[in-house]
Amino acid sequence: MTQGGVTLEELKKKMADFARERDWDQFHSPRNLLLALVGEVGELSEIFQWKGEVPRGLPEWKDEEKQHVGEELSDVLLYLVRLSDICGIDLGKAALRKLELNAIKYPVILSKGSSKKHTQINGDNNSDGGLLASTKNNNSSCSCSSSTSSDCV
Ligand SMILES: Nc1ccn([C@H]2C[C@H](O)[C@@H](COP(=O)(O)OP(=O)(O)OP(=O)(O)O)O2)c(=O)n1
Repeated sequence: MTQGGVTLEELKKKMADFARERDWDQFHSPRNLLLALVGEVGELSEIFQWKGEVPRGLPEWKDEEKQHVGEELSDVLLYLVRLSDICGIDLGKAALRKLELNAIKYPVILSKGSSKKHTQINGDNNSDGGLLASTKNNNSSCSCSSSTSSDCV
């Protein structure tokens, strides 16, 4: 990847090495990793708990507090990357696809300056005119009308 940057692929490999060296593959099941991920989200939330709204960039926070935020964010990311790997999901690819779906769901012209859920934009349940369902349902062998591929028969 670029100078100073890191790719999801690198993190995936490092997590796989970390687990293999410790003989921890046996513990890194989908369910265990999901629970660990949720636990770390809880630890991250704890830092912000009771502080009320805080400005972007956390300007008034001490260095050690910001470092703590970085550690908990990293735990969340690392477990997410590991969970995706163990589930056989290409996270980068899935996230790029999801961004495309989001853009269809929230067209700029309807969403600019509004935090409304897509089901409330336009006052109907299908602000994209069915485009999202057909994009999600891009399994050519599927002829059902569901918007989730898991419903395909
Ligand atoms: N079975 C495990 C245990 C830990 N880790 C890695 C991934 C996380 O980045 C980090 C989590 O370690 P801890 O469970 O010790 O959690 P914390 O680092 O948050 O420490 P603490 O809970 O003491 O704050 O270590 C892992 O991959 N698999």
